[in-house]
Parts: sequence; structure tokens; C-alpha cells
Amino acid sequence: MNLLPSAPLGATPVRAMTIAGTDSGGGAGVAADLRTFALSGVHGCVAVTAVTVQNSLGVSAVHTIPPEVVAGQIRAVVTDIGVQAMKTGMLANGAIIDAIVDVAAEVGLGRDRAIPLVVDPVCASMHGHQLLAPEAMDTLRDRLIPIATVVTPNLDEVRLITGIDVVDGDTQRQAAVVLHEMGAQWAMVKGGHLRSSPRSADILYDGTEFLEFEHVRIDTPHDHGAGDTLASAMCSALAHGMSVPDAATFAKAWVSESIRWSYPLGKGHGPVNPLWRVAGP
Ligand SMILES: Nc1ncnc2c1ncn2[C@@H]1O[C@H](COP(=O)(O)OP(=O)(O)O)[C@@H](O)[C@H]1O
Ligand SMILES: Cc1ncc(COP(=O)(O)O)c(N)n1
Repeated sequence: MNLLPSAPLGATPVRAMTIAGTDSGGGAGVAADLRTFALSGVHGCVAVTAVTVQNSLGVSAVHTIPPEVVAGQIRAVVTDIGVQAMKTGMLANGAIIDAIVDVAAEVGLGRDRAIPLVVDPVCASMHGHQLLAPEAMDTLRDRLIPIATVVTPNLDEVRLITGIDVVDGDTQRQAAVVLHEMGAQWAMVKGGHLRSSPRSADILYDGTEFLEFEHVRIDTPHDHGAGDTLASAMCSALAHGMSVPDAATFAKAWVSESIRWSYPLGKGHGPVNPLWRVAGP
């Protein structure tokens, strides 16, 4: 695969920010995003939205950060360090989403603004634990999706956001149309959960054409953090100035390799592993 260029040692690299929750097990959320940022030549900045008590078996508690502290982290970084792209992951509740959308207008974040925004609309962990309050769904739909440069839901999130039950490529494309009509510049509907298909295909749509990104399905239970890794790789590529389709091509190859080299950890689901980038077999 084609990699992104790294800055020469000592020079200031491209910057990106993740607005997301922590996972104490280190598999998903901020930890996954920072791994991918660093390994793809990007200095990663962080706005923490929530601390989760989590391991390979699931999430047992969540402590949310006050909305003004989330907005403060974003403002502090943009006004000093500067970033070329951002992504959102776990946002926990509607008040945090409101704070992000308000500060986004102030700092020039989102579609048709200076800083592109990847919205990974995380609603639950892979174990089924809730990571976004159900009453925040309207705020996500009405305020955050309309400022997304690209929104990257999995099929459970598609059902919650659009009501569409994706069962095949046709319904996957239908969902992408609805997400684009909600205001996202591009919608990427991920097909990882269509487990009956021998290939894992994601559909990208911008109101004019459907693009498909696929990879043979890798047989592993260790896919914790796959969605975060896809979205943060896309964020890295956008920070490097790539177009959304080129960023999606990069991100799909990045996450596929990271799933291929995932490893067992704890008694449950191990994490995907972008360390293939520096530690070959
Ligand atoms: N078993 C797999 N083999 C190859 N690619 C996969 C597999 N599972 C998921 N993917 C890919 O990983 C990315 C994350 O997808 P998905 O599992 O749908 O989202 P999430 O991790 O948010 O639940 C997508 O690009 C998807 O196609
Ligand atoms: C803090 C945080 N963010 C995101 C996820 C989703 O990742 P997954 O779907 O692999 O559980 C998670 N479990 N925890």
C-alpha cells in the first residue's frame, strides 16, 4: 500500500486531533487513534470526551467530561498548535455534541470550512455497551452529521441514525443516500457487520457517485478498534491534504492490514494492530 509521507526528524509534522473517549484496555478510542496518527506520520492531539472503564470483555463504567472542558481542549489546540483535520469518536451525550458543534463554528471545523471533520458516530462498544446516550441521537443527526466532511457509521449505527436495516449492497447504498441527505458531504457506510459476505465492503457516496472499498473478510475475533482505526487513518490522510476518496483508499488498506495483524489480548476481543507499519513479520 502507499504510505503517507513523514516529516523529516526534527521538523514539525502534520497535525490532527481526535475528539473521543479513552479505553483503559488500550484497544479503541483515543489510544487507537493516536497509534494510527503516529504511525501514519501525523502528530496527534486529543480532546477527551469520556473515560471508560473497559477491557477486552467490555465496558463497566463511563465518566463523562464536562462539555466546556471538551470545547476548551479543541480551542486550546486550534489556536496554538493548529491542526489540518479532526475526527470524532465516542461523544457520550448531547451536551458534548452541542459544545463541539458550537466550537467548530468558532474555529473553522467541518465541511466547507478550513479543517475537515471525520465523524465516526460511535453509539455502542462492540460488546453492546452504550457509548452515546439514546436521547443524543437527534443532536447527532441534526447538528453533527450536517457538519461532517465524512461520516463513517457501522451497520448498527446506520439503523439507529436512519432506521434502515442494511442487509446487502442495495440497502447499504440507500443508507449512504439518506446520510448524505442529512447533510454529510460524504457518507461511508461500513460493511464489516455483513458477516455473511466473504468480502468486507464499504460504500462511499457524495451525492453523485458510489465508490466501493473492499477487502477479503479476515477471519478473526480480534477486531476491537477497527472502526476507530479506519476513521483515524482517513483523518490522517485528510490532514496530509488528500481528497476524501483517496483518503478512503488509504484508510481501507490501513485498517485491513491492521485487522490482519491483530492480536489476542485478555479473555475477549483483542485489538487491531497498526504496528505492522514498523514491525514486519
Ligand atoms: N473481518 C474483517 N475483515 C476485513 N475487514 C473488516 C473485517 N471486519 C471489519 N472490517 C473493515 O473494518 C472497518 C471497520 O468496520 P466495521 O466493523 O463495520 O465498523 P466498527 O468497527 O465501527 O463496528 C471497515 O473498513 C470494514 O470493512
Ligand atoms: C472509548 C471507546 N471508543 C470507541 C469504542 C468503539 O470500539 P469497538 O466498536 O471496537 O468496541 C470503544 N469501545 N471505546
